[in-house]
Amino acid sequence: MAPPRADYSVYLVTARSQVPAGVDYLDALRAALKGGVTLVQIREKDVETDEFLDIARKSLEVCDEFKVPMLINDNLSVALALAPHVGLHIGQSDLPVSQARALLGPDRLLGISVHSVEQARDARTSGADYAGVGPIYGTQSKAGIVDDDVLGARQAAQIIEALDGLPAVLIGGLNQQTAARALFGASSPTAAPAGIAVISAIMARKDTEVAASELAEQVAAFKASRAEQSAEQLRAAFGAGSSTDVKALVERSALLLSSLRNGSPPLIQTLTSHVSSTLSANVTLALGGSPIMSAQEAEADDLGKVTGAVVLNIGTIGAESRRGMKAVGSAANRGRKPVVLDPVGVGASAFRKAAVNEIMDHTQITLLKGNAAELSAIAGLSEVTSRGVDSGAGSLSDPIGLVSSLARRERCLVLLSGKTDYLSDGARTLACENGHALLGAITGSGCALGVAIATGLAAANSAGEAQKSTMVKAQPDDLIAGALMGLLCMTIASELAAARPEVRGPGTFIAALLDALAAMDAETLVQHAKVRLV
Ligand SMILES: Nc1ncnc2c1ncn2[C@@H]1O[C@H](COP(=O)(O)OP(=O)(O)OP(=O)(O)O)[C@@H](O)[C@H]1O
Ligand SMILES: Cc1ncsc1CCO
Repeated sequence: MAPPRADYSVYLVTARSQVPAGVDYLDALRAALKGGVTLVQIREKDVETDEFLDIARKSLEVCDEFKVPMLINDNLSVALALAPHVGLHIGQSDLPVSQARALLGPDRLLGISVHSVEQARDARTSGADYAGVGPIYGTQSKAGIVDDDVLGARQAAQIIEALDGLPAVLIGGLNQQTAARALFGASSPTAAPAGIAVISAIMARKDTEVAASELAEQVAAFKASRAEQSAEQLRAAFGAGSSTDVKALVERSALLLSSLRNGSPPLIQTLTSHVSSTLSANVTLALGGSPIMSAQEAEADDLGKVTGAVVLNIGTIGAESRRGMKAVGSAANRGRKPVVLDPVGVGASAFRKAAVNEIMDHTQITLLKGNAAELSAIAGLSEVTSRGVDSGAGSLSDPIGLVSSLARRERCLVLLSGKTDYLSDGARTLACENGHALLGAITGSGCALGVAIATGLAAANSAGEAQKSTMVKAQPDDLIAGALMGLLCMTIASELAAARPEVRGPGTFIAALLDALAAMDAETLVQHAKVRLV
């Protein structure tokens, strides 16, 4: 394992073309270094060697003032022409790292771009000091389809593990909005990125120093939280709490219902299908939350400051709501608010699959909820296939294995809905037998369940202190109890509603369901809950 030879925290790649009009490039570089940039790479694509050398020399004077290492992109002769402490960064199609190392000697910093696990395995013994891993995120094309070569934070985690200790810098689409999720998502219990590389997030801003310091703060917070976690805690599945006392968890969920009813209603921001929007908003209200159904990217940051939890439901997702989901999810992560993902019909089309992948790469999900077909599709199983947005009678041979492995893989709670609902945090799995078949006879009951769960998670989160290892405030036992609260309210209310004499079918059932939800209290919840540890 190569020792780190530099501080890779905030790695600036320069681009003179991005500096705003009226701002001098060298002034911008100086401000960026003042703000906390720890490493600088000079990238000049379409210039003659003389000009490259000239700009590199001037940049080096500024970097030397701050004692921050500088590297040259791609051009060995420029690097060699400069002082012996100037390094080189090369891509996969440039000269081999071993040759570059031989020509540069042992002392100059040398980096390589890596885009796959295979390249990562080669890089670790190549003589490079670090690897640039990316592109983590890309730019969306007009059709709303993500670039094919974008890795995403979760795939980057596998590459970083394969680097086996060689420092990794994340690069591609990183900025003040995306950095926190990228760092967390690209980490695993045994490996984490050493920093982030940015271009426009610093170079294109007029307040260069502020831009750099915002990023430096985010990286420092990430590193501090990892340093504070014991190896044991990092190995433990996300959210793995201590309690396996089901009775206590159910009682905890009943308490959360009472606190929800007695406190000020949390704002539940739901991005959902036009099919289930009204039912979901009414379910939120009946439980004691305050619904807002907005998928607008433009108001994501403002709403993110006041929401209690968010729901990302892809039921009728389009280009606009897809952008909205990225922005809302990212704002929720930054504010440590719970995020429920409802990947409606994800197995039905490549478009839905890509949208879900994109959401999960941009947002750390708190709870992933789906029926058998949806969760099978996400897990990559072909056991239950999907022909639409409703589950039908999908049966899985190993539902417990599915939810617990998905929970560990995605570091979130997972709820598999159906006749029996399974809720897992990767370490514990609960089975819930409550619910009535009439729920399956109305459209959007699964969507409304997601919203009920988000309301429960909001109640749990408002009681919590910031957790270091995760992207919500609630403690693990509270989080699972919050999810259980939403699930039990919905399923028990469906039983009580179906038993009403006036209920004769799906239509009358919807009205009675809302009434039963509004009347639900802690005592009823505890009395009717049919939950066991499996
Ligand atoms: N046969 C059943 N018996 C009891 N409860 C059921 C039954 N079918 C569904 N449910 C309940 O209905 C709720 C929604 O789950 P379901 O799996 O039907 O969602 P879905 O397929 O995503 O629905 P939709 O697409 O209509 O929103 C769950 O809480 C589940 O417990
Ligand atoms: C019917 C339907 N179509 C897209 S979303 C939805 C609601 C069930 O999820």
